Amino acid sequence: MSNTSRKRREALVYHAKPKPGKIEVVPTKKYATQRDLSLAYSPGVAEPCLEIEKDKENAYKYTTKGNLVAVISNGTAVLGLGDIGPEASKPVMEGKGLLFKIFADIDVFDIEVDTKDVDKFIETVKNIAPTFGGINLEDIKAPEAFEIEQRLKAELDIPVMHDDQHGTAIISAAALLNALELAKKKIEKVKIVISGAGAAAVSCTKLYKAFGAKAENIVMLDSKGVIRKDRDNLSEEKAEFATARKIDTLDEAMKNADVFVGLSIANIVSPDMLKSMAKRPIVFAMANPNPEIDYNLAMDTRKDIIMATGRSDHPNQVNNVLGFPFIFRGALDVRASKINEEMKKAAVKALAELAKEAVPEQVNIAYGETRLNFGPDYIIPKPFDPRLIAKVPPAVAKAAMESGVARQDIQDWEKYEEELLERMGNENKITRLLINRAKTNPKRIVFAEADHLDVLKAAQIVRDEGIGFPILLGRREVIKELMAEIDFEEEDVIIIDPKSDDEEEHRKNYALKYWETRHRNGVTKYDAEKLMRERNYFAAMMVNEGDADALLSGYSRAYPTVVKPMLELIGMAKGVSRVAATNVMNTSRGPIFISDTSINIDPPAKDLAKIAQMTARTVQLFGMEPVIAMISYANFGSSKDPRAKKVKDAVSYLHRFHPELNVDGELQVDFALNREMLQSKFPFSKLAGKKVNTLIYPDLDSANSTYKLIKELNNVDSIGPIMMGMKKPVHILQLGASVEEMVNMAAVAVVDAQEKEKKLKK
Ligand SMILES: NC(=O)C1=CN([C@@H]2O[C@H](COP(=O)(O)OP(=O)(O)OC[C@H]3O[C@@H](n4cnc5c(N)ncnc54)[C@H](OP(=O)(O)O)[C@@H]3O)[C@@H](O)[C@H]2O)C=CC1
Ligand SMILES: CC(=O)C(=O)O
Ligand SMILES: [Mg+2]
Repeated sequence: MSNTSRKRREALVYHAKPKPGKIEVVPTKKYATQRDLSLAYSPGVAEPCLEIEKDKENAYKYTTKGNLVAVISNGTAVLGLGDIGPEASKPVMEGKGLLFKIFADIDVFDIEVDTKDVDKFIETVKNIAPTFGGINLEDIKAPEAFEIEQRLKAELDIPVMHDDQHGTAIISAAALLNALELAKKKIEKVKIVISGAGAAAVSCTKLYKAFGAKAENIVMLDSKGVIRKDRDNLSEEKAEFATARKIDTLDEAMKNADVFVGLSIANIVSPDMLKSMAKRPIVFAMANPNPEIDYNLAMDTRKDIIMATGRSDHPNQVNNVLGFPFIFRGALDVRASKINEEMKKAAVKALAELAKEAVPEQVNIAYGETRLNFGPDYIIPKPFDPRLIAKVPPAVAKAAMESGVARQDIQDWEKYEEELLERMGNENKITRLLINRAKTNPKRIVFAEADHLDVLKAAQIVRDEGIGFPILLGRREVIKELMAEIDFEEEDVIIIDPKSDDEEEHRKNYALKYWETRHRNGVTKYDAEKLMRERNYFAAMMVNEGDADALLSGYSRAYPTVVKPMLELIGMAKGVSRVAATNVMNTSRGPIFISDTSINIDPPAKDLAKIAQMTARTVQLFGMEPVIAMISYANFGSSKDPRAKKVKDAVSYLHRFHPELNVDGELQVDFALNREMLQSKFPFSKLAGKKVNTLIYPDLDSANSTYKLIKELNNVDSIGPIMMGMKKPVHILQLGASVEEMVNMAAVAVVDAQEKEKKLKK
């Protein structure tokens, strides 16, 4: 199967499984009892209805209106795919819904309208507008898009924005201002070619003009060529940008141009055209999914280029995803009646300035970069930059207030910023971070139980995503048969059957090494050779002898049966007195580390302190600062029972020997996780006012049960158990781990191998 068809299949499976589509509706109120239901629905529901009848503004108080945006399309200009119809546009609209949610915690109903008639479309949107706090028009073709947006803006009192026009304009203007600064060119002087004269192109060009670009320096092209003043039947929007120059083609327009902006279709710019541009050319090829010129081709053609595309797989993604979530967030939070020029300009400035600030380590890790820095490859922030939510919405909200379109003021900006950051606790940031870090330096991972379909599926993803190079251990025929079933090609993959004759040499070698370390423990050479037929022993010896970098096992066996040989063969790292395991839970309040989830049954106080220290180092590996609560059933000396005392002693030890650690306790878990409660009852605590992200439990019973409880009840993703303190990167899966969990664990194993390698080099 070719790479392209694999990617196609992957995209289709992603959308189809496990449930069709990408978003769902989740109740936000309790609904367990008859009483709950009588409040949620009849008779209780009548009360808010009557309040809203008295005053429509009360809809913001009693319903989701204030946080609900409609993403509406008629499917006439879907990405660069053209007029593919309303049904076919739905995956894109659901996708926008997903982006609104993950980047700005805004809920979305996607609505696909089956009409190309402007009046009917407007009527539909107006009729459903009471449901929403804002309207995001999407992928509607020009010129209809202009009229639709203008009329809806005039007739509705909630923010209406055609994202392809203004979202794109805002992002590309921010990127353009920064690119011009880097190229040392002035916007008033540069010659600009705009390919496309549709919704996005016209709106972008208008905004560039608002920032100083001169109409006489602009050449715009549509499907018929250069838009000249002497062309017949030009729409009002196109006429604004018609040029007096006597040129007809893109070729001609590109000569000596400083800036090319593509909002048209794929592959219409040639290398020769790029060569004919002025020095230090700026090229934004933003057609989706494929740009006007391929990124690599452009980069190979001109070394002095500043290049951007709309895609996420190259540097400088100029895509409206950086805009619409944050612009609507700011507009909704002050109940703006519209999104006006002032708000758009404020967003441009906030984005452009953010790109010049030092990039947090989390962003570097998330994008697998060593150091992102303002420069030709980084002219605009990355969509996963956690600062966007704290910078752009306040700028937009402030501009709305200052320009008189806000119906609700924000007084305390610091508090607002905090609330914005709190909103973004729940997402897969940490998983992304982990996987990207692994991809920076993939390692050889032994999958010790590769003759299981799910293990192979995980190994396939690990190989395809570039997380690592799988070494598959197990019965060769079974592995091959299963690989064929999932079109898993053998490229970059090694298959080893530890029991086969082919491996006799390896077995003998490993057995000898093993025997040399264990012959005083009653192990004979014969025993050692026999053991090496066992996959976990063989795999562990591979890692020990440097034939593999990391090991993953435990999918099909109980945890202790795998831990034992690993401890025996691989052992603990230098200076470590015990191993432990932590699990990261992707909870709605952000990632939470829980230890020890898998190994130490009832660790004494000093060991508990060691577990806390090791977990702190693991938390740092994920780019976070550990804030650790030592959990008990008691709070700060409220019980004299030895179990509570043990935790207290562990805390004293940590305070004495590791004052640099943000750790305190003993604490009940609710106080640990509830900042207000902790602050009000225990203001003296080292954790007061801080957001705890690490929970160290006093024993295995409580830690293991807690993480599994969270996982099962809240359907929360968990990464782990992450083994801490081993000499080599060995990680043991939970029995029956899912494919996703195995992929994450493979990434953990790779990152662990990278860290251990770094330590060795020091
Ligand atoms: N990166 C980003 O964030 C965004 C990218 N886009 C991309 O921009 C493109 C246009 O979107 P949108 O404005 O919404 O769509 P529209 O349908 O409104 O506009 C498309 C424009 O492209 C023009 N066009 C078609 N073929 C050519 C050609 N060979 N040379 C020059 N122009 C041509 C059309 O010309 P004519 O007027 O003659 O029909 C039309 O003006 C799409 O590829 C879309 O994915 C859009 C929004 C955001
Ligand atoms: C990004 C986007 O909205 C588009 O390509 O249409
Ligand atoms: Mg679009």
